[in-house]
Amino acid sequence: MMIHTNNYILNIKELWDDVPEEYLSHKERYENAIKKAFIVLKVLRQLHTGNIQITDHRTPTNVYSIQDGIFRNVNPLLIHIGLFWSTIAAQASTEQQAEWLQPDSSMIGTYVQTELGHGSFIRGIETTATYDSTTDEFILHTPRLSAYKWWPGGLGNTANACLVMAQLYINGTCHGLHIFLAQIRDFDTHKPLPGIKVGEIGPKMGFNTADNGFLGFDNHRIPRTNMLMKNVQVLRDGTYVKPKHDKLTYGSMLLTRVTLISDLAYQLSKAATIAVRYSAVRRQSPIKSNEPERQILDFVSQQHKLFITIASSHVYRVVGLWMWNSHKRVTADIHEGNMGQLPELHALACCLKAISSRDASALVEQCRLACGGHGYMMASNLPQIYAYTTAAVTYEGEYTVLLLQTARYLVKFWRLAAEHKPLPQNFAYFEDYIKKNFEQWRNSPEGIIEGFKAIVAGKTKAAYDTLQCNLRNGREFEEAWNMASVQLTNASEAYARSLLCEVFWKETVQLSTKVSKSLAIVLEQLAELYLMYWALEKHGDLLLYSTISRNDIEALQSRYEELLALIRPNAVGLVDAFDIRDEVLCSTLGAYDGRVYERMMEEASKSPLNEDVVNESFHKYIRPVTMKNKL
Ligand SMILES: CCCCCCCCCCCCCCCCCCCCCCCCCC(=O)SCCNC(=O)CCNC(=O)[C@H](O)C(C)(C)COP(=O)(O)OP(=O)(O)OC[C@H]1O[C@@H](n2cnc3c(N)ncnc32)[C@H](O)[C@@H]1OP(=O)(O)O
Ligand SMILES: Cc1cc2nc3c(=O)[nH]c(=O)nc-3n(C[C@H](O)[C@H](O)[C@H](O)COP(=O)(O)OP(=O)(O)OC[C@H]3O[C@@H](n4cnc5c(N)ncnc54)[C@H](O)[C@@H]3O)c2cc1C
Repeated sequence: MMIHTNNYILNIKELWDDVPEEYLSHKERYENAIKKAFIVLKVLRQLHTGNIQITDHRTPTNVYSIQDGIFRNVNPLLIHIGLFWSTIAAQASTEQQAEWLQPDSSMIGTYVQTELGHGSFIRGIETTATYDSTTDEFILHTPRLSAYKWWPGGLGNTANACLVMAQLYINGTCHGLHIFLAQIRDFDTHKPLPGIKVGEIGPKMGFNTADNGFLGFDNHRIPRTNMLMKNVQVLRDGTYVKPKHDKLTYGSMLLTRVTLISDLAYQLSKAATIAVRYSAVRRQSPIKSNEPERQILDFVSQQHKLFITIASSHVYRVVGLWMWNSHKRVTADIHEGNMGQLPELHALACCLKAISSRDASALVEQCRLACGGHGYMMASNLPQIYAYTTAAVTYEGEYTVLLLQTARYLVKFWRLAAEHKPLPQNFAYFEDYIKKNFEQWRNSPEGIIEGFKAIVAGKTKAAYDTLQCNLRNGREFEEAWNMASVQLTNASEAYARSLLCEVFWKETVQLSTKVSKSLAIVLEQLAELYLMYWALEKHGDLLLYSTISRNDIEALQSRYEELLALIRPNAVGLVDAFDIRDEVLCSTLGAYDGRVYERMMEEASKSPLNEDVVNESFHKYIRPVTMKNKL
């Protein structure tokens, strides 16, 4: 069957709510979401098997973005589709993949790593998988309360199988963390298997339809062949065959960190669409007293809040794709046995995931604030986008923890520079900084990129010097590192910003040669705006570490304000170009037709509190008090 993705999915009536989700109970929300999840899964399976084919130019990404509107919250199968299958595809042997990756598989899975007691420090995970050579099985066990798995999406009620991260023991020797496939519920009755304690963890700030769960194992046995064995093996006699790199087991986290950058770009484009369209409709006070009230988008301070959100969405889209291509390249190398590029990819993914999630949540919140009181309404959809986005600062590697991973990488190169050893080309600027080969400041995108590199060098140097000073004062390395950790994270943050600026500018300049002249001008304005915005935000750092002067900063400020004025006429066009349908945007403030007040009133009329003219609570609680007072 040939389908048009949008029309096909939008016409499935059961996918769209009559009652807004906010009015449902926790349980009803889940049940509503799971009903929809399986309708969507069926469509995805049909796409996969070729039973249906997309006739429009879009890809599965389109299905992904449409589902954002269908669920408003989160698809309970997000981890099943996004992490469970991809981990099997990346970490299971060819034979295991042939057995498990069947399109009609009964398995609904999740990725089970975090425990009550440990999330960031995964070496501290306490769940054990002990090999029993007499039966050729692993015994999965939860030794204590802190070892209970806690958080995995879809684990609470939906999943009947999972990939478990556990400490592998063979003949009393611990070989560290490995991934195991375990069935946890009966495929037919869905009852937990003997030795499995599983449930849902309760309401959260967002992700409330994701049925995040807990899980404990009581000496639960699985076949030896259920350990994911592409990179590492346990043989029948208990022989342990080591992986080529001991962090290959962490590959799913790396991949998800990379894909998240694009997801966050998409969340930013939704928030920008809502806030910019609303700002074009909303009028509040004249600018000159004798004029009519102006669109709030005409206030330059409003443009300052919003245009950076549009630009950042483009940044993360471009950088997300750039990282995706790097990931593909490095994975191909790893298949050939070459691990050389893995540390760099990990370092980039860590700081870019950290900064993209932090930027995205701050900018979504900025968009909400830019919509005044109406942005606070759930019907604006901005609170839900914020709750979804801010979770990404924590999951898949907490912000600070990831920045500290990148800092290890920076410090290594600084050490080489300090010892005058050869550096890779992309860190040659460390040497320039040490030799005080400072370029004369240029108030241009290229100049700003150089300036940001000087900040990275200056901050890495400061952190490194502190580290060395702590060591000289007799501290052990780990303690010295902890004492320098604020400066180390600052250096990583600066590194991420310099990468974002450089990649975005270079890719935009390249893209500009391939599109119409008028489009190229707008794209370059957006890229320049991004660089100017951050140069002004970080002008203190630029003063400290580059050759910028006060006059240069004033000139940057003027150019920035000029760019706001240049972008203003295209602002609505730019968010329309994100091409997000009303059904996906789910916002009274951001719909394409601009009927903001009408939609707000229509949504308010859905409130159950408007069902009765006089709510029964009046008779029960209010009247007895107010009437008594009157007497
Ligand atoms: C969907 C529909 C689709 C439709 C289809 C269409 C699709 C189309 C899609 C299109 C749109 C896109 C949509 C996408 C949607 C996605 C949405 C997803 C939502 C997700 C929802 C939520 C998911 C949430 C899931 C989770 O949250 S799951 C849990 C995550 N948990 C963490 O992330 C723990 C963090 N902690 C650590 O990662 C470790 O703990 C620790 C800190 C590294 C220390 O690790 P440790 O072992 O202690 O290491 P150290 O000893 O410190 O050594 C450190 C040494 O190792 C090295 N190294 C550490 N790592 C690694 C590594 N990887 N690789 C290489 N090396 C590494 C390091 O360079 C250092 O090297 P050195 O400097 O020594 O040379
Ligand atoms: C919505 C959501 C969905 C999730 N889904 C899943 C899932 O599907 N599967 C799964 O396995 N897990 C999942 N998680 C868990 C998630 O991966 C962890 O919460 C995350 O990795 C952070 O770990 P933590 O909660 O233990 O935080 P902690 O590590 O306890 O962090 C608390 C604080 O301590 C600081 N800190 C910790 N270690 C250090 C350090 N070494 N140096 C400096 N500071 C440090 C952190 O910066 C932070 O400020 C999910 C979490 C959320 C919120």
